Amino acid sequence: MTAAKGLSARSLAGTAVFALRLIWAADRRRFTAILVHQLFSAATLSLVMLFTKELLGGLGGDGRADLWSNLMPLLMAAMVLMSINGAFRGLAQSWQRVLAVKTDRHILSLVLRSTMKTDLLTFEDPAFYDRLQRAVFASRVQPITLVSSAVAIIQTSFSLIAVGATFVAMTWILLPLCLLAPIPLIRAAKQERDARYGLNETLAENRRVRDYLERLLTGRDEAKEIRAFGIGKTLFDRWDSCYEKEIADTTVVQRRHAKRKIAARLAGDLITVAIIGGVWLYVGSGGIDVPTAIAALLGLFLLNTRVQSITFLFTALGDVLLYLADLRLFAAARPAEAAEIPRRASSGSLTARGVGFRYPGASEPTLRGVDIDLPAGGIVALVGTNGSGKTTLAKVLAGLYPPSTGTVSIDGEPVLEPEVLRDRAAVLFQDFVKYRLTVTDNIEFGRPGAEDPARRLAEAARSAAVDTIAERLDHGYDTVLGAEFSGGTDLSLGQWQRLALARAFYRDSPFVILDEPTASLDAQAEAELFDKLRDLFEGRTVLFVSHRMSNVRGADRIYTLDRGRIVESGDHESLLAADGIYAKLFRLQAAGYEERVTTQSETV
Ligand SMILES: Nc1ncnc2c1ncn2[C@@H]1O[C@H](COP(=O)(O)OP(=O)(O)OP(=O)(O)O)[C@@H](O)[C@H]1O
Repeated sequence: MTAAKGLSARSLAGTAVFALRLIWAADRRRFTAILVHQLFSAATLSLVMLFTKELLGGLGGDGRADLWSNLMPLLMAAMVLMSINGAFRGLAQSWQRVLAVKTDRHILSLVLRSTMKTDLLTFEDPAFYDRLQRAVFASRVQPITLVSSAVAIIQTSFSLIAVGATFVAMTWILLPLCLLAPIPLIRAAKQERDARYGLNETLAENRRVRDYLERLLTGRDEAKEIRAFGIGKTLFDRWDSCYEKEIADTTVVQRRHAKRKIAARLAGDLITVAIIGGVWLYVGSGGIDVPTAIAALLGLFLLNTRVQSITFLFTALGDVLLYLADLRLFAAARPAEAAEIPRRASSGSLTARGVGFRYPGASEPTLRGVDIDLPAGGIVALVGTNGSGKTTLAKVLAGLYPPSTGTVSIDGEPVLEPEVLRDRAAVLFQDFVKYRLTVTDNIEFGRPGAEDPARRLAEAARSAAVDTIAERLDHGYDTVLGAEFSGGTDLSLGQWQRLALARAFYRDSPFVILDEPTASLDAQAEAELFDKLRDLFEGRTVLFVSHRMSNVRGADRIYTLDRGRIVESGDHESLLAADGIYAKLFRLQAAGYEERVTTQSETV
């Protein structure tokens, strides 16, 4: 769902209120101070008009005493207000800047909080990325414009009211005429706002590709492969053509708009000339006196310059409001904060019955009618060819994806809240995250806020053999693992994998799901881990995914997944005897090893 191009006046108004609330929530004190300052400015404007009228009236009349007695208090009041106004202007600018930063933080935290609450499945939806991108854009670029435009618009509104009230006090008949002049410019600004939003919508995908290419070209991890394959220029050319498209589309929209703006400007000026003519005639017919007419025209001039100066801000604010409408949708679409996780006895068995799963937008389900039993304290292996659905099933069992059909149960009790599964499971992903933070952070992220973190950290590090890695680092567990940060360093892929494993140990949960936990480990480390798996995870229920059949043979039970279905299960011996997919995969790998060993011994 997107904020429609032609956002209705009602929802635009709702978003404007939302915007003001955001600023208000960011910093009430400064916002109020800025409002008071704008009130002063508007009052000063009003007094200048009254002063002009009185001055002219006094000069034209015959009583100088009247001039003094009427003019002086007004002059003094105007001077006092102008002085206060001047003194506060500098302050108001600094308030405005601080307010912009605070609004920035407030809006971005809204986006981040909403994103944090978003379930993993939603991340598979491209429409979500579009929404997220627009919401992030709203939060990144817009707050400063939001604050300055809102302030300018409030200022103009106050001026309008002040000048309007002064008009009414002098001669009400000129008021509608005065309101007519800025209409063409405001209309043109609205058209530009819609055109720009439309343009941003069309270019969203193009920008995402461009951003991705920028990340590739500047990323540290990608730098080696880009150089090794020499694809820098290819990627750069693609990035450049994305920009070419953006420039071409922007030029078309801006050209069209420039013509509209010139026409609107001429129309506005024509109306102003007509108003001057009207006032002239009105004075001629004796409707108003000359001082009132001059003061009114001065007011018209003051108002016009303000309105003209804010039409560009109005366009910008229009943009902001449209993006904020996206932010509003994005923030509103998130589910409420997860409820307290009901505590139950730990450990136990984990079972899946008739579990099916389909990715959003996919034509075929990835999992179909999966039945799987992880007995309490047992070690279960999941095997299958690439793309058979192993990782997907692991994510369903870990409570990261809700099954489309079927149920997952703990100790025979169906789990209705995925948070329960997430809380009970420690998952080591195939593509685990390398946190470019300290060694301690990388391990303690396994369970933030856990009790006795020092003991847990030491045990987890020992179990995953990270202690020997940390000892060799300059700052031990406090070493930052990011060569791009000062004092930082990097680890080998296998060392990173051990660190991710330590994170799983640190979590200390009843269910452990390991997706290819040794893919980057050397043969010795891998053998050690699988030899000790039972001891290391004693009392835990373990599911591990592996392509290395030699690791799998020791599992209590092995399941073979094929195109989303469990096609066989049993222990190593029974599966070999069944002579199915498992037996075929096992013999293929075993033959590969025997052949290599034979060739090597012949060579020797
Ligand atoms: N986000 C996604 N959207 C649509 N389809 C997906 C998505 N992620 C995975 N798939 C599809 O689901 C199927 C199973 O993927 P999965 O990663 O679970 O396989 P796997 O058995 O773990 O494979 P591998 O052994 O290569 O790790 C694949 O056909 C894949 O294309």
